[in-house]
Amino acid sequence: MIRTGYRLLLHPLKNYPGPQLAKISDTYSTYHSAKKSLHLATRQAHIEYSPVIRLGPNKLVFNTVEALHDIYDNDRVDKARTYLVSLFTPHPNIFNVIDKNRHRLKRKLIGRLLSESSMKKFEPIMLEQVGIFVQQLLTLSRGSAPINMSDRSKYIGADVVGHLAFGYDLKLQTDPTHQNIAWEFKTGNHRLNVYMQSPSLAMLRLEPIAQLINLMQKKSYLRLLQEMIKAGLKEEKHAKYDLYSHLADYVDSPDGENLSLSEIWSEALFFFPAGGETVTTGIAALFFYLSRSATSYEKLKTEIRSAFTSGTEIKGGPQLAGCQYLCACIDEALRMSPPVPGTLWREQSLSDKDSTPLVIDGHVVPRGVIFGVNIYALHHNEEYFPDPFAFRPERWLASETPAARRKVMSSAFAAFQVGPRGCAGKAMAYLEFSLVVAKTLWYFDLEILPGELAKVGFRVPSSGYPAGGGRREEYQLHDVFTTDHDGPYLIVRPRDGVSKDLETR
Ligand code: HEM
Repeated sequence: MIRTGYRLLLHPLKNYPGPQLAKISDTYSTYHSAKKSLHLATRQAHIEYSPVIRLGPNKLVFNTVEALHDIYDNDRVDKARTYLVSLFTPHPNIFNVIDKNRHRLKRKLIGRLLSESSMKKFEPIMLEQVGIFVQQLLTLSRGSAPINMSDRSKYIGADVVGHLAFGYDLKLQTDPTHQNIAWEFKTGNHRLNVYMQSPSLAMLRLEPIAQLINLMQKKSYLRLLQEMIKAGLKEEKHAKYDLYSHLADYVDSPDGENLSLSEIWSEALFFFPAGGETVTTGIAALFFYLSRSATSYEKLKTEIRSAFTSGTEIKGGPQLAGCQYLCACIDEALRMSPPVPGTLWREQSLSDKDSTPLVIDGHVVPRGVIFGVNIYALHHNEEYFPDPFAFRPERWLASETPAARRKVMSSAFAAFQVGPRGCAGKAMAYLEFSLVVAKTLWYFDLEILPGELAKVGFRVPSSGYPAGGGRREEYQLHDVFTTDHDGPYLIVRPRDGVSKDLETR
C-alpha cells in the first residue's frame, strides 16, 4: 500500500500519463510481453495518453525522433541492466555487455566479420544457401503441400547464421532433423523478454531452473550447440570463414584485447537470434506484403527481371544495389513489421559524472529510471510515416517523395536501431534479404493460397487492439524481443524456361 501510494503520489514520474496499472507495477508490461503483444499495447498507450508515457513505475517510453537520437546516440546513456537477464555465462556477449570499453572491443572485433568487405568473402556461402532456398521452392512447388514462407525463411536464416557463427552446416532447409530449433530459440527469447520487462521477476533467478528443465527435456538446441562447438574445436583455427576463425587469435592473448573461448561461443550463439531470426522476419513480411499488393509485386518483378539476364547473375554488387524498388520494398517491410519491434531499454550510465541533468526530448529523466523508444510505435507514428499501415515502398523513392519528407522518414527509421549499439549486421542483413527476394522473383511467380490459409499472417486470435492486431493489411508479429510469425502461405509457380538452371544444379 505504501509503495503504491508513493508510486502514484510522490514518485518523480508521478505526472507522466500512462495506463494506471503501469504506474504502480511492472505487471502491465509483464502481462503484455507474456502475451507477445507489448509492441501493440505500447502504441495503443501512446495514442490514448501522450508521446511520452509511463509504462512501468520506473519506465518512460517516448515516441519521437528527437528522443530516438537523444537516447540511443548519447554517451551518457548505457544499455539498461535489465539486459543482464540474458547473461548465460560469466562473460557478457556483445548484446548484453554494459561496460562501454568492453563493448567497444567486441564491436571492433565482431564488426570486422560483419563489415561490407567481409561479406564479400562470406557471400559464396550465402549464395549457396540462397541457391538451396530456391531449389527447395522448386521441389515444393511440385508437391501438394502449401508453402509457408515463414518456415522457409526461418530455415535459411538459421542455416546462413550456422555457417557464419560456427562454420557448421545445420541443413535445416533440406533435413527436418533439427528444424525445431528455430522454435526453441523463440521460446527462450520470449522468456527473456518477459524478464526484461520485470526486473523483480528476473531477480527470482528462474533462468537456471528453466535451463535445467530444458536440459532435462533434452532440448535439441542444447545438444546441437554442443555438437557445433565440438565440430568447431576440431577444425584448424583458420579453416573456415566464421566467427571462431575471426576471433581465435584473441583467445587469451596477452595484449589486453583478449577474449575467452566461452565468450566466443556465447557471441556465436547470439548470432542466431541476431542474424537468423531478424532477417527471417523481414523476408516473410515482404513476401506477405507483395502477395497482398499486386502493384508493388508487379513493379518489383519487372525491376528484377529487367536488371538481370539470368538467375546466376544475381549476386551482391552494383547491379543488385541499383535495384531501387527492391531496396524500397525491403525498408518498407522493415518499417511496417520491424524484426525487433519493442522498446530497447536504456538508463543513465552509472559512470556518468556530468552534474547536469539528463534531458531526453526536453524531459529531465531522473537517475534510476529506464527509458526508450518503441520501434513499432515510432514506425507507425503518422507524423513521420503518413498512412502508416499502408505498404507503400514509393515513400522511400527519390522519384516519388520529396527529399525533405524522406529525410524525416530516414531519421525515424529505427529497424536497426541507431548509435553505437545499433545493429552490427546491417550489411549482411541487406545482402541476404536482397538475394533471397531477387532470386525468388527471378525464378518464380507468386500467388496467395486461396481458402483459410490465405488468412494466416494477418489473423490474430485474441487481438482486441484497434491500433494494431487484426488488420488485414498488416503482417502480424508476435513480440518476443525478436518476433514470431506465421505465413504467408503462397503458391509458387516456376517461370517457363527460367528454372532450368535450378534443375541442373
Ligand atoms: C533485418 C535484419 C536485422 C535487424 C532488423 C536487426 C536489428 C537489430 C537491433 C534493433 C539491434 C539493437 C539491439 C539492442 O539494442 O538491444 C541489433 C543489434 C545487433 N545486431 Fe542486428 N539486426 C538484423 C540483422 C543482423 C544480422 C544479420 C546480424 C549478424 C549476425 C546482426 C548482428 C547484430 C549484433 C552483433 C548486434 C549487437 C550490436 C551491439 O550491441 O554493438 N544483426 N540488431
